[in-house]
Amino acid sequence: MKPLIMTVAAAGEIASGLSPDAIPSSARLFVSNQPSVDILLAAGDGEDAQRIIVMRSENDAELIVPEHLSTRRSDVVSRMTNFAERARTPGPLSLPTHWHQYKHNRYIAFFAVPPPEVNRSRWIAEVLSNKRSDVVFWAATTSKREVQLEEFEAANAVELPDFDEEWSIAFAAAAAHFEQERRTEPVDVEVRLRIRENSVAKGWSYEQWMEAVDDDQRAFITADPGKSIRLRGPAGSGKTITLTLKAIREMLRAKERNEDIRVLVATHSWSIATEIDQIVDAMGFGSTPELDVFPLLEVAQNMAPIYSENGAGSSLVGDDSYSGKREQLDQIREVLADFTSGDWITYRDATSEALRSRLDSSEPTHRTALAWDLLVEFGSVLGAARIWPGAGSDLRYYKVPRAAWMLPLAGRADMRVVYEIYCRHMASLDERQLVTSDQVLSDFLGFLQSRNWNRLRRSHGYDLVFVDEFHYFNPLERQVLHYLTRDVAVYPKIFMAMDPRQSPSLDFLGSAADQTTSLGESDSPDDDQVANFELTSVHRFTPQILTLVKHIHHNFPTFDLGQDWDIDFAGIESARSAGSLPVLISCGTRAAEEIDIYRAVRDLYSHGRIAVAVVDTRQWDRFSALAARLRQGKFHVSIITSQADTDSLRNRHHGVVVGPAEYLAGLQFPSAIVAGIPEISADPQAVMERTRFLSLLYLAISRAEEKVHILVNDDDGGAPGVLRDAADKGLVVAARGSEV
Ligand SMILES: Nc1ncnc2c1ncn2[C@@H]1O[C@H](COP(=O)(O)OP(=O)(O)OP(=O)(O)O)[C@@H](O)[C@H]1O
Repeated sequence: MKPLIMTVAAAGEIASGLSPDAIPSSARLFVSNQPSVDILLAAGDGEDAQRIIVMRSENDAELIVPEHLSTRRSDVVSRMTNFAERARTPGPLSLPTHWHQYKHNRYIAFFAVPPPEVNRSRWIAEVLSNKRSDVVFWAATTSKREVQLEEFEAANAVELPDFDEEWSIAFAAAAAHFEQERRTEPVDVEVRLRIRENSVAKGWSYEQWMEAVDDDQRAFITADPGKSIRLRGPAGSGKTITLTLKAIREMLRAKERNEDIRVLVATHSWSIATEIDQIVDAMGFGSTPELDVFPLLEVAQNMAPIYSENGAGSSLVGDDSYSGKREQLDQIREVLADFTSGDWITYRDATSEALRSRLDSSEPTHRTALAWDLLVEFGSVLGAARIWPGAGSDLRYYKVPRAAWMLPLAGRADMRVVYEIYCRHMASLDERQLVTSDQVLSDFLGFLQSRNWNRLRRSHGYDLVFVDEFHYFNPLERQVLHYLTRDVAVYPKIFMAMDPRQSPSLDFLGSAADQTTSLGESDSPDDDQVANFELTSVHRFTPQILTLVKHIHHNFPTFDLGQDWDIDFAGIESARSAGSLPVLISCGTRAAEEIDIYRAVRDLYSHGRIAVAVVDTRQWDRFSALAARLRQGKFHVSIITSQADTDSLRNRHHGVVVGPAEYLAGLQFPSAIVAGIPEISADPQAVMERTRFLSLLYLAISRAEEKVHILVNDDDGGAPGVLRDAADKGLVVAARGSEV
C-alpha cells in the first residue's frame, strides 16, 4: 500500500476509536487519495501542520496501523500521536521508560502498543529534521521477526519521497471541502423556510416569541435584573431560548433608556454559542455590538493578552471533542503504566487495600476506570483548586477535605500516590507542549484578579453576564464568571440556565464541588442574592417521551448535591400533543442489533432528521463502523464527535447523525435511536459510573421530539434494569428484535 500521511488532529480522531471506514462520514476529517500517497486531514489543520508519515509497505487491508495490530488500532495511533507531539517539542526527545526505546543513528524503536500484546511489536520510526519535526513510521517489527535497527538501516534503501506538491493539493481540497460543509444550506427557498420554522427559533420575531412564551418563561424574562437568577428546567423546556430572550430584553431596555450596555452570553461549547447567535439573527435585530456570545474558554483566550503570549506554541488538550478527552485518558494510562512499572513499589505498602488493588490490576478495563477517576480528580479537585505541581502544593492538596463524589482515598498515603501521578501527568503534558483548559482558565483567573484588570474592568467588563449550560461549568470556570462584570462595587449579576442531570460525571461534578467549601476561594454570592426560577413545561417532546424521561430521572442515585439538583419532576408537563410510546427492541446479538438499527433508520428516514445516540463511548468504534455501513446504504450520514461539529448540521433537514450522546447535547431531532447502552450497575461502589450512564441515557432520549427507539442486545447483557422496569410499567413498548 502507498504511504499515508496524517496530522496529529486527524490521528486523534482515529485514536478515539473512529473506524477508518467511517472517515467519509466524519464532520472533522477529510481524506485525499493522491497518486503516491493518501493524506488524512482534520478540520482546522494548517498547511504547515506536522506530518505523521506511515509507510504501509506491508499493509494489505488495514489502512492505518500494521496489519497484525488492527484490533488495537486506537491504542497504536494514540501512541503514534504521543510520539509525534514529543518529537516537535524543542530539546532532546524523551519517551516514557515503559516504551523501551532503542536508538541507532536516525532511527528510534519503541513498543507500538501498551501490554497486553503478545508479539511485543516495536515501531521503527524517525524524526525528520525539518521545521515541522515530521515523523516517519517506517515499519513495525514483531518478536517473531525481530529486526535490529542496524540491520534495518542496512536493508532500508528507501529514500523518503517528496510529498510537498501532493500535500498542497490535498490541503487545498480539504479547505474547500470543510468550507462547503460549513455552508451547506439548501438553495431552494421553500425548503429553507421549512427549516427556519423547524429550528429552535422557529423563524419567529422577538414580539412573536414574547407572545408565545409560557408563564414560567415570562416570569424569568421579565424578572428584575437587580440580582442574579438561576433558571432550572429539564431538557427541552426552552432554557436556551428563554435565556436568549432575557438577554435581548435587557439589551432593548437599555437602548430605550439610552444607556450604554455590554452583555455577555457565555456558553460551554461553540455549538450553543452559534445557536444563540442564530436565534438573535433570526429575530431580525441586525448587528448587535452590545451583545457578545462566546464559549468561556474563548473569552479567556480573547481577553487575556498575557496568557495568549505565554501560551504561544502550546496547544490545548481536552477541548470539547471526544478525541481530546480520549487523549487525556490515554495519556493518564501511559503515566500509570510508567508509574506502576517503577516507583510504585516504594509507595505500595503504605496505601489502602482499595487503591492498591486498583493500581496492581493490569486488566485494561480496570486501568481505564482508574484513569477516568484520576482525570476527574485532576480536573475537578486539583485543577479547580488551582493546585499545580510545585513546592508545597502537595500539602495544599492534602488539606482538601474529601467529599462523597470524589475518588475514594483513604488517607495521606493514598493522596501522595495520586499527587505523584498528577505531577507526572502534568510533566508529560509539558513534554508534549500541551496545556489543559483548566490551566488556561487558572491563568485567566490570575489575570482577572490582578490590579490591571481591576482598572480595565470598567471599560472591558460586562454589565450583565448570561450563562447557558451552567451545569457544564466547573468551580474554576464559575469563579472566572464572577470577575467579568463591570461594576466592582456590587455583586456580579449572573443569569444562569441549567439542568444538572445533562452533565455526565466529569462536568457535573462541578455543581457538586460548588457545594463543598473545600475548594475555597469560591466567590458565589449567598443564596439570598440569587433568585430561582423553574421551567415546568417541556416544549420539545411528547408526553410519552416525558414519562420515560421522568422514569430515568427517578433512577439517579441520591447524592446530597444541593438545591441545583432538587428539580421536582412530578410537576413537569409536556406542552406537545400526544405521540407514540417509545420502543425498546432487544436483539439476540450485536450484529442483530446493527441490522435492526439499519431497519429503524430506513423506516424513520422520511420522517426527518434522525439521531443515533451512543450512550457508552467504549462502543464507539462499533457504531462508527455502523455509520459507514449506513452511508453505503445510501443514507446521508454525519458523524459528530465534538460539539463544534454540530455547526454544519444546523441547516440540515434530513439525514442521520451518529455520535456519542454527550456530543448531541443542545440538538433536537424528530426521531432518536438510542444504542450502546451498558449494564447500569446498582452497586453502590459504582455510583459515579451509574450517574454518568443515566445522565447520558437521559441526554440521548431527550434529543427526540416525537419518536424514540432504544436498542439493546444479549451480547451486552440485554436491557439494563432501568429500562426493564420501564417496560414492566408500560412506559415503553418492549419487542424482541432480530436474533442473529
Ligand atoms: N414557549 C414555547 N412555545 C413553543 N415552543 C417552545 C417554547 N419554548 C421553547 N420552545 C421550543 O422547545 C424546544 C426546546 O427549546 P430549547 O432548546 O431552548 O430547550 P432547552 O431547555 O435549552 O433544551 P436542552 O436542555 O435539551 O438543550 C425548541 O424547539 C424551542 O423552539
